[in-house]
Amino acid sequence: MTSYNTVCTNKRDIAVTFIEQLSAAWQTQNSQLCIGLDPDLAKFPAHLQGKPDAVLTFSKAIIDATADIACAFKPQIAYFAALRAEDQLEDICKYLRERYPHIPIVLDAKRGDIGATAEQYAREAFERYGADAVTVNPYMGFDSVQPYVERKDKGVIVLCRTSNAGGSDLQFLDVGGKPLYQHVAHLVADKWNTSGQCALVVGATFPNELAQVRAIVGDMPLLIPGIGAQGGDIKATVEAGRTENGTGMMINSSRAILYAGKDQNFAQAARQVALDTRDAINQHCK
Ligand SMILES: O=C(O)c1cc(=O)[nH]c(=O)n1[C@@H]1O[C@H](COP(=O)(O)O)[C@@H](O)[C@H]1O
Repeated sequence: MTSYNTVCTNKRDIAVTFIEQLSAAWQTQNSQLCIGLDPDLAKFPAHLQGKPDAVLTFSKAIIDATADIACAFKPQIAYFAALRAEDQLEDICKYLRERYPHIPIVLDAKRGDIGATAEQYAREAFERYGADAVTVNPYMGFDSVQPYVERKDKGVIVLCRTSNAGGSDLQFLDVGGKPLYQHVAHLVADKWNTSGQCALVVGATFPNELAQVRAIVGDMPLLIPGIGAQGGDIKATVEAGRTENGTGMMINSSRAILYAGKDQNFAQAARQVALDTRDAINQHCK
């Protein structure tokens, strides 16, 4: 297939931490679009169906077609685990690290467990897969997040106000006069972020809450899923989520990009949707 990218020869050690890497990617890629890698065999084009390495082939094609317009790639671990394709996820992460070292890998795992177990999950994310950042669930408190923040070079992206409707069941509960999601935002910004490596997940489906979180956390990066297949409005999302200098966001889209095309040209179709999405985001950043 067509390669849309020149291979970056700069090594990751130029940008040492996840936050530095992300900030550099916002500039060099001119993008705040995070592309989610959520492989679903049923949605793959026919010519890849039944192939043993279909997940790897599909993912590499999407990556090569979009790597010049993405600020991050976010593989969702459940999609790989359900297919017994963790080895292909390892290969995808290796491919990203070697070929596109300037683009951060966000492993979407939403882990949360007691400290000793969290240590193993952290090793899985950072050593097995070589991720630059991982999504974590704050529900079990700081000791469950500590093994991740101990890796000061890595990003720790804490669920705050998730994009799903059911998120309101807990995240809107009143905690000392404010909703729980705002409490989480304060907790992370004021206490957990001692090494400046934290970020928060806030859904694009809730721009009002997104604006509230931005007001609480200043320039902290936000991972913002919910545009594309979930219907979040890009203009409202960007206006609510951008920092004063117009950055600060990893706005994620997965299915709308991955499955834009259904035939041999699926990667080109994905690129076109990704380009349109990146441009729509940029249009409202200033
Ligand atoms: O942490 C996430 O990435 C996440 C948080 C959230 O609140 N909502 C949400 O949709 N996600 C993830 O973002 C991706 C959204 O996929 P699409 O709806 O296909 O764009 C999926 O991998 C979700 O698991």
